[in-house]
Amino acid sequence: MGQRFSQFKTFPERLAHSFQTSHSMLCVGLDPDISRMPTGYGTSAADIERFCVEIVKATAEYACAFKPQIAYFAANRAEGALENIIGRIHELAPHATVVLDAKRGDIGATAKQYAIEAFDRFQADSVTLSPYMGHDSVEPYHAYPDRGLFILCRTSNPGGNDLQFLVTGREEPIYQTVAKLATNAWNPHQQVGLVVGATYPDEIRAVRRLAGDAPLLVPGVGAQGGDLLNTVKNGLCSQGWGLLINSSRAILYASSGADFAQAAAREAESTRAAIQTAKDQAHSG
Ligand SMILES: O=C(O)c1cc(=O)[nH]c(=O)n1[C@@H]1O[C@H](COP(=O)(O)O)[C@@H](O)[C@H]1O
Repeated sequence: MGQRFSQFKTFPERLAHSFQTSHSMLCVGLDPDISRMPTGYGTSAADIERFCVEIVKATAEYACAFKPQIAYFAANRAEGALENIIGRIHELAPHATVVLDAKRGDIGATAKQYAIEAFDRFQADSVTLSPYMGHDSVEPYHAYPDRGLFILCRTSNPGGNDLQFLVTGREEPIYQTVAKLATNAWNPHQQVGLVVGATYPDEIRAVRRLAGDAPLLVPGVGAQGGDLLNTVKNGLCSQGWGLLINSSRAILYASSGADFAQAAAREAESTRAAIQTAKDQAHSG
């Protein structure tokens, strides 16, 4: 981010710029799986970088955000490629918010290092975090008040039920306690958003009620079969935005042939259009 968004002092301002410039709530996920590289690409860090940059070029005009998932890079000794890719996103899609999907969470001293990793090393605009270790595991990120923190709340996977639905002493499921704590007590700079899966649109409604206009990162459309229409209906903020709707595999692997970038562009364009249609329906109904 650095110079790039220096006119914006807060994360909500930066995100509003991404939404308004792109006219999109689509977040393109960068999850480069080396077993699914397209024709003409090997599995080296250089190949991963080249593949992701082609996807960024092809989809930039349809996306408000890009979300690289760090495990796909670290597993293949490609963190350097990830740094380069984020640098290229800043050049090729200067409007786009970069979400580093790292799902970090640790004691304060270690969290401080994770914050340096996300924001100084990788120059991400925002990062995903686990709430499990509580307020002091989030505090070190407040040293970067203009960056976003997306805290796992109601995740898209079936196992999310194991813990997130347990009823707390406040007589509500844990995910609702997370939504309240994260967007209030853990949020002195209004930089906190929540992760809520498109596979659970009823919970998106509940979270939106509890979280005011906080941005929601919503994975689970596309490959996980989430419900786009109800996600949008239930999740829009009072400004009519507020959702980063992520799709990774459905876009990245729309084709495994030499036309993968064109196929990715078509998939991104149609996902953005489907989001817009859902938004229009939400406003009319
Ligand atoms: O934090 C996330 O991004 C995340 C949270 C969640 O609840 N579910 C979820 O799928 N994700 C991530 O979102 C992406 C979903 O990828 P696709 O299912 O291929 O669109 C992956 O990078 C997941 O790690």
